[in-house]
Amino acid sequence: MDKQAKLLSSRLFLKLRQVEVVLNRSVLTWREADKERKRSSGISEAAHGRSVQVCEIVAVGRTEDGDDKRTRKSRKEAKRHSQLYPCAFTVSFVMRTRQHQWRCSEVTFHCNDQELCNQWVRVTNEQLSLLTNRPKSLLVYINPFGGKRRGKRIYEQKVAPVFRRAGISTDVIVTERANHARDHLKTEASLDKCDGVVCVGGDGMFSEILHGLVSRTQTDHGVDENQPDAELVSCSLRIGIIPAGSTDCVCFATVGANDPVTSALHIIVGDSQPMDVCSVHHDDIFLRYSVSLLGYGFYGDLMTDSERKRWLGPARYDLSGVKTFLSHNYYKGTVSFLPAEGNLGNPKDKLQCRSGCRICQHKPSSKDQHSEMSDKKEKSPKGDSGDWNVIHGKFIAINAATMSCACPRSPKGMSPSAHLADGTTDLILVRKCSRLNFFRHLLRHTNRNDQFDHSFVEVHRVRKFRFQPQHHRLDSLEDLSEPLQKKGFSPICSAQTTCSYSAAHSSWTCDGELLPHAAIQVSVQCQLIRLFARGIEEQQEQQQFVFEDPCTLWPLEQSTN
Ligand SMILES: Nc1ncnc2c1ncn2[C@@H]1O[C@H](COP(=O)(O)OP(=O)(O)OP(=O)(O)O)[C@@H](O)[C@H]1O
Repeated sequence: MDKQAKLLSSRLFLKLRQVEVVLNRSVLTWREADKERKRSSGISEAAHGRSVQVCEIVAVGRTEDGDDKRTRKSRKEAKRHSQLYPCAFTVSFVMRTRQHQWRCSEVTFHCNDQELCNQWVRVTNEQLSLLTNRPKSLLVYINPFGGKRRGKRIYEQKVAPVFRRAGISTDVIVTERANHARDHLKTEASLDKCDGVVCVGGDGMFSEILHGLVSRTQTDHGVDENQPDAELVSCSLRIGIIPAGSTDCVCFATVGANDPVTSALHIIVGDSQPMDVCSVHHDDIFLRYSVSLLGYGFYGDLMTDSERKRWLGPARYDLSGVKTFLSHNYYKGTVSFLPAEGNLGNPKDKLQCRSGCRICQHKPSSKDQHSEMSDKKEKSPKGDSGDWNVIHGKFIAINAATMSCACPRSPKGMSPSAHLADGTTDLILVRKCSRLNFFRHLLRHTNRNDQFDHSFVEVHRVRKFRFQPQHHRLDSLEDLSEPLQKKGFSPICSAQTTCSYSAAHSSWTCDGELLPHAAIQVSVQCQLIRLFARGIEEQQEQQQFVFEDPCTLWPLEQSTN
């Protein structure tokens, strides 16, 4: 770290102890002033100093009498002390606790010079005002019915007070119906007055905000979303997610925790995590956007069944999961995909996407991507099929994971090395196999074993793909040689029985919503949106922070506790 000039340096009091407090452009530090006493008492110096990065300071302000929280035991002493040093200011800052969770911590410094106190508040605030990535005004949508119906309470009790402390103004809308937030964002919301949109709810609510914001951006720029090859315009506003649903996968994958206060703090410090979005079309009709999982076959059937059991609450997913697994259906169709050439990673490389991910930073520019597509089109006389890989087969599941899809239940996720912002999606094809083998594959989503290390599973990192189910067509001779057993009106082919006609098809689940068409085209829109997040931080980053003081090197304990 470069040596930086001190902006301020003073001896102040912290809980009756004199501390030397230093502010430079990037760090605020304090340590006990009486170093000699510490050395002789054998107490490590590191235990008596702290540093906070300026970019992780939430707010600073003068402390009025009684604001300083103390224990009853120390109150008397504190009273005497505050008579001696009546002026005080409080710094609120991010403190990392366990498992990627953040808390807002506070430290109050005392002195007997009002002017000095004001100077500290003024200069620190000046540094904060230089952080232009921080939002000042937010548009907040709360789904009062998401998850355990605690969205409103979570926002009011845990999030609004921290926003207030950070001086963020908010315009709060409690939704009155499904798609209220999406429609409001699409047409009515005055977005030029805000610096970001906050979603309080689960993945379904996030999807509403995503659709509203992306559609609004395309409308404002005259882009037709129905054109599968249209280059979509990235959204300028960031989205913050306050997790308050029964599934909060997007929040978990981008922050590492499902915790409202942590998310609020990521919003306050103005984090920015770009994210890829898949656009899904059927012919020239736009269907939906997806940021996490597009699933056909197993997951499509599971979601279809669970929709019928909504009354069961979150338990419906377990029940439908077991039922779908026992049905053991497979589907015939053709998958075509455009591999992500030039991408630095691959789905099996075990390089997980983390904060500051090297692979996501190396994203192809839209110009490069565009010329890559044009090249391929030129090579192929019939449209762009020449460089596409084409696979015909019988699939138990076809999944496209645009992020790892990690969640507390599946800590590594559907595709552990998928990246948030590299312009690709991981296409996972699970071919027809025995029930036991499929069970083994599913089990690997919950443990450390490689879920792609099965002969019936293949995975490709792709920029685009298409799926065409096999409809009402006479099967190949090979299939006709199998016993002919028509399943009446049942829409599903089972692996136990064999159909002569594969009229059957599954449905696609697109981030938890069912699509009305089985034949789809999917195109990854590189870094179309940005979230108020920074990706999952490496654990060791959180443990210790050694920084270079303007004068000397202090191995200080960071704001981790
Ligand atoms: N006021 C409202 N009334 C009814 N539905 C709403 C309302 N506001 C939003 N929704 C819808 O509720 C759905 C579920 O919301 P959300 O994702 O917040 O909670 P969830 O419990 O995680 O969802 P799921 O039940 O899908 O797991 C969303 O698809 C959203 O469109």
